[in-house]
Amino acid sequence: MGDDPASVAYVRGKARKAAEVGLRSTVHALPEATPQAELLALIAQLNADPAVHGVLVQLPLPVHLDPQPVLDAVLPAKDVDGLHPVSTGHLWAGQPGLRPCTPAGVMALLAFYGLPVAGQRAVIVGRSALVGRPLAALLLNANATVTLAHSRTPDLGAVTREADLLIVAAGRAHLITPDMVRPGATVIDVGINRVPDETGQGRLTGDVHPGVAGVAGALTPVPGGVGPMTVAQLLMNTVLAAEAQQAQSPQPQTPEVSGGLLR
Ligand SMILES: NC(=O)C1=CN([C@@H]2O[C@H](COP(=O)(O)OP(=O)(O)OC[C@H]3O[C@@H](n4cnc5c(N)ncnc54)[C@H](OP(=O)(O)O)[C@@H]3O)[C@@H](O)[C@H]2O)C=CC1
Ligand SMILES: Nc1nc(=O)c2c([nH]1)NC[C@@H]1CN(c3ccc(C(=O)N[C@@H](CCC(=O)O)C(=O)O)cc3)C=[N+]21
Repeated sequence: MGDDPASVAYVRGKARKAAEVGLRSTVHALPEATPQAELLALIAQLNADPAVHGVLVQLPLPVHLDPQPVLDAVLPAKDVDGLHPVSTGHLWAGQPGLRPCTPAGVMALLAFYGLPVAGQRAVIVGRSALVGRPLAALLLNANATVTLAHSRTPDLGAVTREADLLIVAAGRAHLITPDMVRPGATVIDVGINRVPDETGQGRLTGDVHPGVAGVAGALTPVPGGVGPMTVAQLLMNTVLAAEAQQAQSPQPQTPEVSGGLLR
């Protein structure tokens, strides 16, 4: 529902990639004014459909809808977004389960490039249920020392300069400037912001100022960084959920630490 630019980018990317790998996907585009009961009825119908192995409710929802009961309505076995409280509980307890796609994608990216996590000082800017919080749990499970910063953090730069591993998910274009980054640090830019450009269409840019490339040891681009990893992890979660449903095993066996994609 709605036309949030990051959400639109996600819907486009995953429909394309699902088709590419041979997963069937259906977009249910609901009018802005759809009542909550109607949305819940659709989720119940998808929960009950044996041909559907994964259900993802795009966020943000329009303001008249309360997101928590909607996310809670998704059958935990089909929770490929990893946002159901059952999935959250598994994550924080360090148990196998479906992991939120963006945090899991960040972990897979770090593993792929051989960037260390255990023993590193990780600072996350942003504490949303979608990115910051679950990423804190994954990094903690992987033995990083984790700090969560947010809009009420005084002197953000003093906190981010402590980081060996800096992950930014604030939704503020170019919030992180070169002076806020320790030389050689690994910087992961999760932000997807649409900013005005010459074409009038607007272009996508991250939460990290381009000048940080001159300071960081490694920096992910936007677009072409965490976004595609999120899509890849969603496909991975869908396969894991389908396998678990077909085996009628109670629990998808997600590999930990690597984030899932590499094993
Ligand atoms: N690449 C990808 O795959 C994905 C990208 N995104 C993008 O990542 C960004 C974050 O998304 P999401 O977590 O959903 O966003 P939310 O708006 O839900 O959360 C933003 C977080 O950043 C904090 N924040 C905002 N401004 C500042 C600031 N000036 N200084 C410090 N902290 C700040 C907020 O603090 P507080 O809690 O105090 O309000 C909040 O915790 C967005 O750009 C989004 O589009 C999101 C999901 C996936
Ligand atoms: N329930 C829910 N789960 C989410 O995980 C979720 C969500 N709602 N709402 C929106 C945000 C944002 N998000 C993106 C994922 C991938 C790209 C992506 O693939 N971006 C590409 C393509 C950009 C382009 O279109 O040019 C890139 O960055 O290179 C973008 C954004 C997931 N989110």
